[in-house]
Amino acid sequence: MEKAAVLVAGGKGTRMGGPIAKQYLPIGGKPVLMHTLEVFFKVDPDIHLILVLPASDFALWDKLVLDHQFTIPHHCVGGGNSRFQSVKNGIKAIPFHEGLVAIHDGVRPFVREEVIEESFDVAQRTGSAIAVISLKDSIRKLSDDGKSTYQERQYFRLVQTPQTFQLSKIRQAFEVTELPQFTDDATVYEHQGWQVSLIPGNAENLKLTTPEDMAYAEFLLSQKKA
Ligand SMILES: Nc1ccn([C@@H]2O[C@H](COP(=O)(O)OP(=O)(O)OP(=O)(O)O)[C@@H](O)[C@H]2O)c(=O)n1
Ligand SMILES: C[C@](O)(CO)[C@H](O)COP(=O)(O)O
Repeated sequence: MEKAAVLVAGGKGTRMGGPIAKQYLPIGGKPVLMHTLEVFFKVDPDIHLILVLPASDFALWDKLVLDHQFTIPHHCVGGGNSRFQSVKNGIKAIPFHEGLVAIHDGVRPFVREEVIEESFDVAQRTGSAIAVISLKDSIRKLSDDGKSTYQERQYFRLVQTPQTFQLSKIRQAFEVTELPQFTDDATVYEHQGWQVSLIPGNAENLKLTTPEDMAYAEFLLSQKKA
């Protein structure tokens, strides 16, 4: 079965701030995206890796690849104005029709290899596999009148990536008009009336979003190497 991974990194990193977008910031001296590409390559050196970047960053990325002597084969594709559009561009660039695709945020470099492997296994059997984790904190639901109510946290999950799919199904799913609820790929898939399969993600697989996440990322990397 052919496998692809679409790593989306077409965003601006507004919440992180700073002059360089978060996907290129170094952790352990190496850009975030290189760590993410390495995990997928370790899982399967034959995987077809698609990296979605703002087209205006291609030259920057080429320079980083040279500077870091980065040799993992990958194909760069221009992103869109939203994550949905970037994923769509990435999926279009996959050079085969039948197979599986893991869609993953480029800014989640701490995804575990076992999570990726399980996502491919489950997606092959069921059509989809969405990495999720349980909540550790209590949660409350806010209402417009300023009140809040207790919620039973066992009925909720935090959604991560990878979100892995049979390629023919996710290609069909992305042939729709973008809707506000499409914050991830699972929502696009289930818009077709198909149910998604959930798999356990890993707690360290955070989405690097705000400046304090970078210090935590350095810590996670040091733990990984120890
Ligand atoms: N037009 C976009 C927007 C987002 N992404 C990617 O989707 C992932 C999750 O998005 P998020 O963390 O929100 O990234 P940004 O949009 O870059 O961040 P911000 O919202 O703070 O600007 C990131 O890897 C981001 O690069 C993308 O490929 N194309
Ligand atoms: C896809 C995602 O990372 C799953 O948690 C998330 O939905 C992206 O949301 P963002 O607000 O665009 O970061």
